[in-house]
Amino acid sequence: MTSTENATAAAASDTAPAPGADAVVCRGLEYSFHRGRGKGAKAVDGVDLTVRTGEVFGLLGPNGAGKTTTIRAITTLLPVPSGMVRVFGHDTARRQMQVRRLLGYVPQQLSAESGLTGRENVALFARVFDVPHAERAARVAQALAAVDLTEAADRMCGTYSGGMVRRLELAQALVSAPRLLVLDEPTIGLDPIARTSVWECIEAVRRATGMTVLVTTHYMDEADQYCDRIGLMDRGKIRALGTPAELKARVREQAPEHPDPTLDDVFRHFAGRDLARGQASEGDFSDVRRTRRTASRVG
Ligand SMILES: Nc1ncnc2c1ncn2[C@@H]1O[C@H](COP(=O)(O)OP(=O)(O)OP(=O)(O)O)[C@@H](O)[C@H]1O
Repeated sequence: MTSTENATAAAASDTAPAPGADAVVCRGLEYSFHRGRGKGAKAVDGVDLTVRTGEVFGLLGPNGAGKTTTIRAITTLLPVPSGMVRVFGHDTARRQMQVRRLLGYVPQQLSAESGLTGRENVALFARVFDVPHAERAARVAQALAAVDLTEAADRMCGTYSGGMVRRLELAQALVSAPRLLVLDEPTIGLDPIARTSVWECIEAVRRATGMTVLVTTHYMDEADQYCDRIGLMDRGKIRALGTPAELKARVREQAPEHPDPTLDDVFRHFAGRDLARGQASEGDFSDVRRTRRTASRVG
């Protein structure tokens, strides 16, 4: 092997998932936002969870539950002051760059630029994520095709509907061929048809690539239909974890007054309160921007 081949092989093994490793492991994860001089309340309070390789895992909970803070720690965007997070066996505190190379992340905040075309937006991400120059055009076209935006690829993104913007953001995250796709409320504010089209894209990509998906949502029906396993989160803690069927079975056992529980009943049972539902409308680019403005405080 030449020294260049050695270096390339070393870099590849450096970012390769450890054999048999789970996609994400969090143990005792805590995070507090400082308020004034003192420490604020814990946004994340001792979270233990495992996302298995190849599954769609949903972190489900109401606004303020701590979902975004948890995934920002997993994606290395927040430090882990207490506890441990591993992504494919790599400790996020010590191997930040290796972890980042394995991830695609779609934040709640708008990440598409309205003054660029869809193709230009995805090409920008391909450059940022160091997709080799010779492969870039093909990989951008592939990512756009995966989210059904080939025809609209050369239109300004500012003319896209809300659902198309979300699918474009998926393409931006997919262009680097990540092993773990992390999506923060990917369907918030969309109508049911647009929500379904976003989920169909996620499903199709997962089937084609075997990639692991970690998604936050507060839509029970989506979690029930599309997630293999769910972590119910409330007030910084995971209140219950399992497949939708397992969680419902536990409620049936523990609360016989619910012989046929929905996930809403499951949440109420484990968290002791209702999960508020979000607003739904298809909207346009500026609606998406407005909907996600609440999340900008996290940035
Ligand atoms: N930058 C910040 N500064 C101070 N407090 C914050 C900040 N970001 C989040 N928080 C607080 O941390 C807690 C958890 O917020 P987080 O955004 O993780 O919840 P969430 O479940 O993702 O809800 P949402 O869907 O509304 O973002 C909330 O009480 C929130 O107000």
